[in-house]
Amino acid sequence: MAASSTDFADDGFAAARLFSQGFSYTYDDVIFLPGYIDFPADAVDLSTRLSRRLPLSIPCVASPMDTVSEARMAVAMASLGAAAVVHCNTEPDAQAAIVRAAKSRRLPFVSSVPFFSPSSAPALNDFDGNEYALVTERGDSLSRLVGVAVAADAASREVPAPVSEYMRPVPRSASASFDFEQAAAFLADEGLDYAPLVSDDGEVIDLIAAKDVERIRSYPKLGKPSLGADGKFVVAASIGTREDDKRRLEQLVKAGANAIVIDSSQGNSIYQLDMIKYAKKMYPEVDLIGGNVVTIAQTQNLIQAGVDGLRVGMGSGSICTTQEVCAVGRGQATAVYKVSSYAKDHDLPVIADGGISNSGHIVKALTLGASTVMMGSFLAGSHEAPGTYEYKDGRRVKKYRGMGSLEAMTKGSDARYLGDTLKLKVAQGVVGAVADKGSVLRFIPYTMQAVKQGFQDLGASSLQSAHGLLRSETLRLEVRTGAAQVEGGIHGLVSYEKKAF
Ligand SMILES: NC(=O)C1=CN([C@@H]2O[C@H](COP(=O)(O)OP(=O)(O)OC[C@H]3O[C@@H](n4cnc5c(N)ncnc54)[C@H](O)[C@@H]3O)[C@@H](O)[C@H]2O)C=CC1
Ligand SMILES: O=c1[nH]c(=O)c2[nH+]cn([C@@H]3O[C@H](COP(=O)(O)O)[C@@H](O)[C@H]3O)c2[nH]1
Ligand SMILES: [K+]
Repeated sequence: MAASSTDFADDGFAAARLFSQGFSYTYDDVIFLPGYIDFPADAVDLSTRLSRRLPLSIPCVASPMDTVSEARMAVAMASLGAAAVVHCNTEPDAQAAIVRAAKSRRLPFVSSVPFFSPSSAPALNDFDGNEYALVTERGDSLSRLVGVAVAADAASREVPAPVSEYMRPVPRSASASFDFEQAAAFLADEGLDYAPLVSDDGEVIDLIAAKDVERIRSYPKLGKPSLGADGKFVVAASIGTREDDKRRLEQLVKAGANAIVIDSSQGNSIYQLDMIKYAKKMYPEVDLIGGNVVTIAQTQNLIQAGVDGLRVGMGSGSICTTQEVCAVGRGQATAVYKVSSYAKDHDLPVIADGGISNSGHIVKALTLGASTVMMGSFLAGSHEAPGTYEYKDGRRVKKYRGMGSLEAMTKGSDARYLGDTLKLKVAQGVVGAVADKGSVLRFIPYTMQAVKQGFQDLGASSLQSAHGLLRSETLRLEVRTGAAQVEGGIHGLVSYEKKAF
C-alpha cells in the first residue's frame, strides 16, 4: 500500500531538502529509497520528449560530438525511438549532408558503401572494408546505377582493373523508404544477397545486404522509431553562437533537422541569447534547445529568450576538464534537479548531459527531473560511433575526444576561436579511447530494461510518475558516504566477471 508523504517525515530526505544544503552532488553521491511496486517492470513507460514538440519513445540522446554523432548513430538512435544530435565540428555543408543522409532512409543502419565509376580501377583498400561497392555512371550517388562491384572480385585481380570488367549486374533496387521489416522481406522475396537502396527521386542512397538483416535480427526487437511530423527519422543538429552559425542554421533547417541544439559549455551569454532570438524568429517551426546551464538564473534567461528545451551539465562529462580548468560548474545531480525544478513550470523538457556511465545514472537523472539523458562516452565505443576500432593493450577500443580538447578545436571548432582577440587556446577536454561495446541496437534496449527495473523499484510506472513522486516529496533520497558507495559497488571478491546482459 502506498503511504502518504507525511509517513516518511523522518525517513530519508525529500529532494528539495537534500539539494539545498550547500553541497554539489553528483549521481554517485545520492541513492533513492525504494517505493511500492504494483506493476511489472515491463509496464514501465519510458516515453518522453526531447524538446517541447518532439516526442521520443526512449529517453536517450547521443551527444553532438565528432566521435559520437554522425549519420550511423543518428539512424540507429532514431530506430530505437531515441535521437542523436549531429555535431558541428565540420563545414556546414558536410553537417547538413549528414542530417540529410540520416533522414533519407528508414533502416536502422548505414553501410556507407563506396561509389565507383565504371572506368575507375579500385584496389581492395578502396572498398574501405566493405564487401560491396556501387557503380554509377559518374561514380556519385546522383548518377545512374550501372552495377555492383564485389570486393572479393577486386581482390582476385593481380593489378587493379577497371570496375566495368568485373562489376555485376544491378539487382532490383529497394526503396529508401522501406523500414527494416520491409527491406528484409524484399531481399527474401527476391532471393537477393544484396540490393541497392534508391530514393523516389533516383538518388542511390546505400546498399542493403542479407548479412545486415541477419545482424539486426540478432538484436532485441526494435520498438517505435522516432519519426518527425515529416514522417522521417528525427535527427537533431548542433550549432555554435558565431555569426557564421546563422548560415549553418539555415542549411540544417533546409536539410530537415527536427531540433537544433546551441552547443556551448556556458549558455548564459549574450551570444547565445541573441542566437536564440534570431533562430526563433527565422525558424519558429524548429525546436531550439539552449544550454548548457546548471543554475536557475541561467535557465531563466534562456527561457525568456524562447528556448524549447534545455541541456544541463557543466564539467560533468567523462572527457571534461572545465571544472578543473575554470573552477566553474556544478555536481550533475544537483544541476539536473535545480534546473528541472524551474523548467517544469514552463513545461520545458530537460536533457541531463554528461556523466552517464551506467543505467543507475540514467534512473537518477530522469527521476531528478530530466526528460532525457545525453551520452557521449556511453555510446562512443559502439559500432555506430564514427571512426574505426583499434587495439590498445590487447583491448578493442574506439577514439573518444572532448569537443574542447586541443585536437578537436584545431580540427573544426577552431573557427570558433579565430575571431577571438585572445588567440591562446586552452583545452577544456581530453582525447582518449573507450572500449568496444558492440551495437547500440543491442546494448541500449538492455540498458532501457535496467532503467525500467529501477523505475519499478521506485514505484514509478513512467517518467511523469517519477516526476510526480519527486515533486510530491514521496520520493526519498539520501547521500551515500564513501563507505556506502564502496558497499554499493562490488567488493570483497578476489576476482569476478561483470557481465550485465
Ligand atoms: N558541457 C560541458 O561541461 C562542456 C562542454 N564543452 C564542449 O566543448 C565545445 C566548445 O564549448 P565552448 O568552449 O563553451 O564553446 P563556445 O563556442 O560557447 O565558446 C567558445 C568561446 O567563444 C566565445 N564566443 C562564442 N560566441 C561568440 C560570439 N558570437 N562572439 C564572440 N565570442 C564568442 C565564448 O564566449 C567562449 O569564450 C562544445 O561542443 C561544448 O559542448 C566544453 C566545455 C565544457
Ligand atoms: O568540459 C568539456 N570539455 C570538452 O571538451 C567536452 N566535449 C564534450 N563535453 C561535454 O561532455 C558531454 C559528454 O559527456 P559523457 O562522455 O560523460 O557522456 C557532452 O555532451 C558535452 O556536454 C565536454 N566537456
Ligand atoms: K569531468
